[in-house]
Amino acid sequence: MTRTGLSDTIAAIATAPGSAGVGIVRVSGPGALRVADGVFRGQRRPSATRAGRFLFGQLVAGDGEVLDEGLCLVFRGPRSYTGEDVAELQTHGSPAVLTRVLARVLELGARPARPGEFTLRAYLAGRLDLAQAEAVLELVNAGTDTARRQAALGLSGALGERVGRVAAHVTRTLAALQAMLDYPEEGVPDEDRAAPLAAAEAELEALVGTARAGQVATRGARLALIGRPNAGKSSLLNALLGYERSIVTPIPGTTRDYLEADLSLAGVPVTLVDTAGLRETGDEVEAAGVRQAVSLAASADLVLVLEDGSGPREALPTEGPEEARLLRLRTKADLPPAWTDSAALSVSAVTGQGLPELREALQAALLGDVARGEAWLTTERQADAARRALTHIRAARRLPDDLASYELEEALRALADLTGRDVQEDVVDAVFRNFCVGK
Ligand SMILES: Nc1nc2c(c(=O)[nH]1)N(C=O)[C@@H](CNc1ccc(C(=O)N[C@@H](CCC(=O)O)C(=O)O)cc1)CN2
Ligand SMILES: Nc1nc2c(ncn2[C@@H]2O[C@H](COP(=O)(O)OP(=O)(O)OP(=O)(O)O)[C@@H](O)[C@H]2O)c(=O)[nH]1
Ligand SMILES: [Mg+2]
Repeated sequence: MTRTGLSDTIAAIATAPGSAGVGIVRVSGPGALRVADGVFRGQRRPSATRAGRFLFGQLVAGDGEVLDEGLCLVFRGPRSYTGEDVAELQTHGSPAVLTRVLARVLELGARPARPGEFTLRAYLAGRLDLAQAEAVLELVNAGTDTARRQAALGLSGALGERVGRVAAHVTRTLAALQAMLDYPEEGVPDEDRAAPLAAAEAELEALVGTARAGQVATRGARLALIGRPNAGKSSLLNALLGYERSIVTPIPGTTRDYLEADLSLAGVPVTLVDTAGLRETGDEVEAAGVRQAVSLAASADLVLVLEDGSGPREALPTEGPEEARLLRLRTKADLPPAWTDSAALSVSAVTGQGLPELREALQAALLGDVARGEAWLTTERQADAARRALTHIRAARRLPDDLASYELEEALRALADLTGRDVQEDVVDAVFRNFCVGK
């Protein structure tokens, strides 16, 4: 479906719904400037204007009614976002105006753009690779500065460069292996075979190690707070949020239904989930809440297990999550301690003691120690391709020279998939399905 209709001229409102200072109707394709001629009336016709200029004038309906005054920006392919002729009609940011301007543009022969179709055309014109197109989507959706930074790095091609460095090592090894097959008596010096492959593996391992941080930074993370009744889960949620979101009482079993609240933690969008205290109970409603808590913990990215530090330590009635997803907290650190455990972080929701350390521990657990200034893998598609490449490179390092070539060629193919050159149409479709109309 994506490859069809490329000769069409497409149009959409490119700005967000609602009132704003300015609004844009974007038109792209072979007929874009002719369509603009039909709706825009100024000193010059858009189709008679040099590329890169803007015109001031009026936007007019089919019956001659003036809809608004505005600008028309003229781009001529291939020097445009899509690589095609593009006209941007910039009006006052009124949904009423934009709807009428778009209607007129469609009347003049453009068809409504599908989600992501402008960026798809940029991809098909070779102006962006698939990883860059994914970065465009992430930039549009970035809710935090960390997400924005990673998306901007991706869009700049920094991820492609990182992948290119790995591919260069692999290509160099392949060339050396080929030379060895052609001139077996010469032998392959280590610096042409073992060394580049070791470098490729190390760089790829570092890249694969960014996948979790990349996913967390762009899609956010869910943090479940679990523990026995009265452990202080709701109090800690409120303390982290900075406002009273969840009901706190001295009565065990206060929270029954789970409750979610969003916050930004070190630039990561985080959803905190407060849950019912875990205990055996005859109360049907509470028991349902406990079951819910267990399943919320199972699906969370990270689980904070809270234990009251001021009373006797009791094991949880359920099995906790695996260690990698778990952070242990000793709560009520402002009270005299009844037990200690160096594996648990001491916090007090009342005095705020331990909260800065908790925020740091959360950041470390979510982002790891990946370098902030480098490009990360931000989608599961990218991470999958990188892991496949790594598997092939590791296999190549174990195999004799004559068999290693095959693995290295597979590794190169996986690296090409990562940046998205020559990928299957359904992969491309899957990427662009997530876009909004007008992007
Ligand atoms: N009004 C408006 N703002 C926007 C966009 C847009 O399309 N319209 N963008 C899009 O979403 C982003 C900017 N991205 C763009 C990327 C390339 C070209 C472009 O026309 N490139 C040509 C010409 C370069 C030049 O004149 O120097 C080229 O690269 O050949 C335009 C926008 C963000 N802001
Ligand atoms: N001194 C002190 N008391 C705390 C602290 N955190 C919670 N409490 C008290 O402990 C009691 C229970 O707190 P909650 O936050 O409701 O505990 P919970 O884990 O949400 O309990 P359930 O919803 O019943 O599972 C309340 O009386 C709180 O005021 C703390 O850090 N210090
Ligand atoms: Mg509670």
